[in-house]
Amino acid sequence: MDGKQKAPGASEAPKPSKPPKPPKQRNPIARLLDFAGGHRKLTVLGCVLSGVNAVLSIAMLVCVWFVLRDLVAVAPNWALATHAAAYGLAALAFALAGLIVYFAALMCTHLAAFRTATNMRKAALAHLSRVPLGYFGTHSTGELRRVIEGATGLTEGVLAHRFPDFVGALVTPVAFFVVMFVFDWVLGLLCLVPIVVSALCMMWMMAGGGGDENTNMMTFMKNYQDALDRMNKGAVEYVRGIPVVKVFQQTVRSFHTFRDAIQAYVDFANAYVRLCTPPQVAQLVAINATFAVLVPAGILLAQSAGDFPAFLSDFLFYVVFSALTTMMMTKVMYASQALTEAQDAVMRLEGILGAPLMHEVAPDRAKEPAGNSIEFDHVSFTYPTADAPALRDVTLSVPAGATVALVGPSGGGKTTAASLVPRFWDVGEGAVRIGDVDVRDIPQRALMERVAFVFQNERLFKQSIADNIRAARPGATRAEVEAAASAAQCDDIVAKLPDGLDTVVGAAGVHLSGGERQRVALARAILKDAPIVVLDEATAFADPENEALIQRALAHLTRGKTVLMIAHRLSTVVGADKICVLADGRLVEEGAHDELAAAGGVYARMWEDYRRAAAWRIGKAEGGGHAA
Ligand SMILES: Nc1ncnc2c1ncn2[C@@H]1O[C@H](COP(=O)(O)OP(=O)(O)OP(=O)(O)O)[C@@H](O)[C@H]1O
Repeated sequence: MDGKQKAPGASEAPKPSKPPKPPKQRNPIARLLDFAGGHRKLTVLGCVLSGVNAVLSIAMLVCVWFVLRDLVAVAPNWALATHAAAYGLAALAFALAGLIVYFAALMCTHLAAFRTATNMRKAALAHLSRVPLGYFGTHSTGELRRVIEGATGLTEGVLAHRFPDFVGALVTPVAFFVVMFVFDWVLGLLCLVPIVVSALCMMWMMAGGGGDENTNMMTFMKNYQDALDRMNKGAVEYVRGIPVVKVFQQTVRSFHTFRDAIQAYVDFANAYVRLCTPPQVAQLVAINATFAVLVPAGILLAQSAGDFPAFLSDFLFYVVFSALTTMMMTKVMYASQALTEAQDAVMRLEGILGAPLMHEVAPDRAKEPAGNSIEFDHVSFTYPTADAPALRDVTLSVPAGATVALVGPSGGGKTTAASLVPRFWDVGEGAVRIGDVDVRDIPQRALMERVAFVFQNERLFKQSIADNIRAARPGATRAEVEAAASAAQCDDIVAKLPDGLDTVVGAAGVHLSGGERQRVALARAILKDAPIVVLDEATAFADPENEALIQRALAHLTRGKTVLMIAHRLSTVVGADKICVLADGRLVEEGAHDELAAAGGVYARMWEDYRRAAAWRIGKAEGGGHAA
């Protein structure tokens, strides 16, 4: 048992796949567009069209200005303004064309955004379907859902709206300045000053005020999102723990993690405001200072202007339309923020996509188990998030058709050992074999068909009881489902429900107790009729009536099967073919009950404690509270 020899066959067994090497840091937009696939072109087209729309809008404004200039030049003899009508029509045509082009741009970006978000969801779900089942024990479904929904929701917003708006907002000032320089380069240059100052302020903001690597906006956003996540998790824990808080008359302050998470979030939010305020204020002041630059300059230039009415109409054009650039620069600022958020969302999604995959054997290397025995061969295992191994060099065997019980102190490694058989996790060292074949060499589907497992707190779907049972074998007939329910002692549950087996679990007023849920889960396992059963015997907390029913259901489920059972109460293991005692991740004893009870080791002490506890209960019942 203590020998440290290399497990036979372990060298051939493929190692679980390692997380992929972190890819070279790429532009977040490029990473987003990777998910767009063939629809990437639509995003590009949408952005180009948004840019075209910006140019058309400027052309329309220029035409409007031409109309005004013509009218001012001939005032009050309007009839002399011969070009005004043509410019007016041109303005209308540009406006219409702009509308159509913008509509087409949004169509393209929306189509691409929906497709990208769908592909992101698909990629995440496809990846999650291939990670080891144990991954879901350490990553709650709520957390995963939040990351996926958050990332895809943000992506939709960014690609459908912010991205084309960003391009349009960038093209507008550029086109505008071209026009301004063509008409009057001095005024054009003056309009450019606040824009350049504003752009510099924006760069200052993105660099986190100081440009330091640790305070740049991206790092800051990540830390901020982490703080938000911690606070959300703390809130969920708090809500879950409200009954305990109430019973023990505690306050929110007793939830240190939640309180600390809130404090950390507040600190980050304050730091965020402190970090962004100076550059943002400077940026807004600069962008709105166009008039402060233009008006004094206009007064100076007016004095040297030959044709004052012509100068005035030109000047008005610059004053009125430079406000448009201000608006566009503000849009650019908000769009950049959205891009930073999207980048963070993509990084979080990539966190899921980077989770190590469970290795699936290649079809040509797949092997068929020769029988239904289970063997642990020098197995060691450490949880991905833990430092110390949960199992150390464990070697044990369950012959085909035998029942082996895993017992031992809490935290000894029983659940971990059981979860390696259906490959919730893959071993770190050694091998788990079924019918002499490494479980990693058995195709996942074949393994799942061979092993049924029932763990504590089995979840039921919000479906009818019949469908919950049928989940084990979707092709099962109604009669087979009824027989499984009956064998799992579910008759009393079915009888009291309004629609019998067709009652939807979790629907209004339909709640099953823990023991009842476990019996439905057992019916599911009975229907599956797999030759190997791995189960967590969890009747410890059931009431006596439920316990008797569960024991009967278990007897039915395990008849003629190879059984690896985690036993919490020693009364259930007395009849097992073999008892394996796990303590601190090691197999410390194994043998039949009588042997171990007489050996004076860990099991003998546990058995003695168990007998004393049972006797105490009887004594208390009969003797008014005295230990027997
Ligand atoms: N998901 C996990 N991540 C990290 N460590 C874990 C995880 N699950 C269990 N462990 C650790 O692995 C060790 C073995 O735990 P395991 O649940 O297998 O013990 P157990 O014998 O089944 O305990 P119990 O009888 O209380 O259910 C413990 O130290 C536990 O803290």
